[in-house]
Amino acid sequence: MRRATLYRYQLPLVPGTVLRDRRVAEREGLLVQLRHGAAEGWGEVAPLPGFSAETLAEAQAAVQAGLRVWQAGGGFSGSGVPSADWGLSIALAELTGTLPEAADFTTVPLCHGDPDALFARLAGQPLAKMKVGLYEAVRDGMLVQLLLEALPDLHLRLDANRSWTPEKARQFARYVDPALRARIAFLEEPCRTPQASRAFAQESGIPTAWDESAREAGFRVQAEPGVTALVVKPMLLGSLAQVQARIREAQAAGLAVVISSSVESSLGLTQLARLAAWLTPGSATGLDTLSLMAAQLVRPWPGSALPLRPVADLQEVWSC
Ligand SMILES: O=C(O)CCC(=O)C1=CC=C[C@@H](O)[C@@H]1C(=O)O
Ligand SMILES: [Mg+2]
Repeated sequence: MRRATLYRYQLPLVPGTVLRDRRVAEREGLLVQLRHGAAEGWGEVAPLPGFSAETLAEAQAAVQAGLRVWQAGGGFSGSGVPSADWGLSIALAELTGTLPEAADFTTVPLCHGDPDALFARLAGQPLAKMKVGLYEAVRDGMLVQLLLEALPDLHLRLDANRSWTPEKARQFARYVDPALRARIAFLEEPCRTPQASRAFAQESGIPTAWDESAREAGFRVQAEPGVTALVVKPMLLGSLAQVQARIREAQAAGLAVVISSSVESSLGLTQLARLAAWLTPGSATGLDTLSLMAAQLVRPWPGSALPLRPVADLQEVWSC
């Protein structure tokens, strides 16, 4: 007998959390629980406001339609709603044992805050990710220069979320010594258009990684000068099969693939750590977003001191 249950969650985010120019106070989503005989599988469905095209209500409707088909003995057929397809397909992969248990919990620290706190946090780290583009480009360039100069073992991943005009990007680069730029592993989406980002990468020697561009219609994974990596956020992309296909294409084109968070709960993040160990071994993940939350959900992330909310605390919203 097949059974499916949907739970709704709300997790407070630390005050001041900003996602694409907006302050966000809490993260909302659904957990899917599938049961078939003694087997169980979980998945998370949590469209990310400002990044996902669908609302949570639309995702819930798509998941329920998929679950009704599955419960009646059918297979998984994608709905085209990325968060619904990801959550349902990963729950099925867990149920059937397709998603291996082994996980890679070492992730690249995501850094915010004032420069002094950053120095203390990054001393001894080989690799860290820093947001740029939130303040003046010149300030970002000076901070990157300071960090790379002061911490000679540090490499950086940067992310501008498409904030810069070509001129702003040049202002940033002007403040980073050409000799230090080799320690910038990549800069995600420096400019407002992919064409401008490509041109900036070639002009500055700072490699680009695609994130937002990879979710646009017409995007093709390909080897191109100045582009070194592809960021994959499964919650924004779609089913496990779509995620696997995207990773395979990128690897075949010689791009590094970084499995990255869409600010999932600890349950979703631990599944992404398992996905990374399975499909992108050796590529450091971008999953350091649990510290934005006030609690963990159902499954703990190893080493996190945040309180864990058990299934019993969740609100059941639907079952079949
Ligand atoms: O990729 C990482 O290292 C962490 C996740 C991360 O940076 C992001 C997650 C979700 C939305 C954005 O704020 C941001 C990104 O743009 O990649
Ligand atoms: Mg990004």
